Amino acid sequence: TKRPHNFPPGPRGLPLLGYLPFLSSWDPQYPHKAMKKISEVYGPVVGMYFGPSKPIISVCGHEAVKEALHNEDLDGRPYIPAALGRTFGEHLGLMFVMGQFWQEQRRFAMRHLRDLGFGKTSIEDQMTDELGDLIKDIENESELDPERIVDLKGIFQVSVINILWAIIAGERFQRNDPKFQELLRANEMMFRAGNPVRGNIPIPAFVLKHFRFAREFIGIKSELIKPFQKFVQVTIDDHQQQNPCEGEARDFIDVYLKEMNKQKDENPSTNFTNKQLISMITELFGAGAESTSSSIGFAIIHLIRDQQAQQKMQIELDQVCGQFFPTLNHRSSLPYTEAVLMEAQRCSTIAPFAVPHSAVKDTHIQGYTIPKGSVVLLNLDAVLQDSKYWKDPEVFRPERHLNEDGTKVIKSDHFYPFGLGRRMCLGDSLAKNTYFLFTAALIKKFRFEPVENEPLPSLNPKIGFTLGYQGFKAVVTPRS
Ligand code: HEM
Repeated sequence: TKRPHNFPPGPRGLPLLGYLPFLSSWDPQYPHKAMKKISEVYGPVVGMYFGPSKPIISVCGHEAVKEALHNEDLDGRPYIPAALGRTFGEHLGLMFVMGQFWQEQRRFAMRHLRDLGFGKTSIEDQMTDELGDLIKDIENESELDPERIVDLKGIFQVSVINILWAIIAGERFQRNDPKFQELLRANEMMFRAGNPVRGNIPIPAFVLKHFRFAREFIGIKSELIKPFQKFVQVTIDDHQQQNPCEGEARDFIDVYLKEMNKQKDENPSTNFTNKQLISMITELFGAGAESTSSSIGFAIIHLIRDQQAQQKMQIELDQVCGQFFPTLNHRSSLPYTEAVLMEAQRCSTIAPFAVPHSAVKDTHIQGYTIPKGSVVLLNLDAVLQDSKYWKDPEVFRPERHLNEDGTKVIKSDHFYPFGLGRRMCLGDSLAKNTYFLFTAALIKKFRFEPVENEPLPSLNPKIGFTLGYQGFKAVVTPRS
């Protein structure tokens, strides 16, 4: 492929296939690590091709990533067939849409999700209830085993999703409801099958239609979304029957149905449709269930591996909260706890490439030309592990986020696990509150220790569209 003038430097690959077949030679398992190693050779902005005409730009250093996240010409999203497969084959939802449609739907969702509880203390009671149930479950499991060994695989998801579901649909799931367990499993399988790098390979639609291996290679698992969509439709129908347009909206579905009804009369080309509502909800469910529970899981793993940090956190929690569970009001008086949470997010990035961006017109990063239509992979993992800003980046050291006497958290401008700019995570406030309340309460309530004669819980993430933790067991003892 002939590279455009001033295209970023990068490896060349084969005439028709581009560089993709060689990526795994840099790191066989993790594409974000492969891209980082390529950057060490070519610089922070690397240009490659996947296929004959698909420019892929990989951006690694903090300066370059920050510049790109604030460049509105890079606020597009690439065409990813696996993502489209989850939204009826149409450009719907929030994550993979762009332009005016995205702005309108994102603004609406943000405003109302905030009013309904995102980032608000009004949802704290709900969080505490869910947490109470989770703690009971862990206590029961711990009591049942003579050695107090508890399997912590996937255990946080139900509680996390119930908080989000209260805001979206005004309901909660029973922890052991088999239908719900099935939805969670399907959701996890979709996330694990997804791939933010391979997902961009331009495979023609007819090949995808006829060849299952091609679909699987780029992470399409459309069959898993169907039961989800059906379940959401039934929930919407239930809401419709209760006449949501009269009286006060109870939840996001009510708010959206009200808007749909209003626009139906006023605006014949409205974007507020039933399919869009289903797409948004399935996306929020997916984003919410996986990422927040993975963050809690990784934090617990780090604290099992670093018993000293766990004890320090427990001492702080005991001193500040006494015999009570931590609340959002305690947060600013818990600098060490906050530092632990930040450090776990820094060491174990959930969204190592953010969500892939694309160039909506010809533009620049660090002076290089980025042609319109390029896929832009912004390596948040490389920012959070950038040795220019983080000394010994691979070491888990909460103190690095604290001032010298440990009394204040240092807010650094190179810590942004939720991204930056207009495409920044839409659920960050809900995620931060849930992550804090759950992790802090679990550590206050229990001591988590490694299982004797077994390897320590792994920090190697499970690959997928986002990164998840490997299932693990721990000795969990209630603290008096
Ligand atoms: C610890 C948990 C989470 C992390 C680390 C995280 C991180 C991210 C990141 C890095 C992005 C991409 C930003 C970009 O493309 O530049 C993103 C996007 C997004 N996140 Fe999150 N997220 C988390 C939790 C959540 C939750 C709880 C929700 C919703 C309930 C959510 C909904 C979304 C949505 C809808 C987008 C797409 C926004 C857009 O394209 O405009 N996330 N998230």
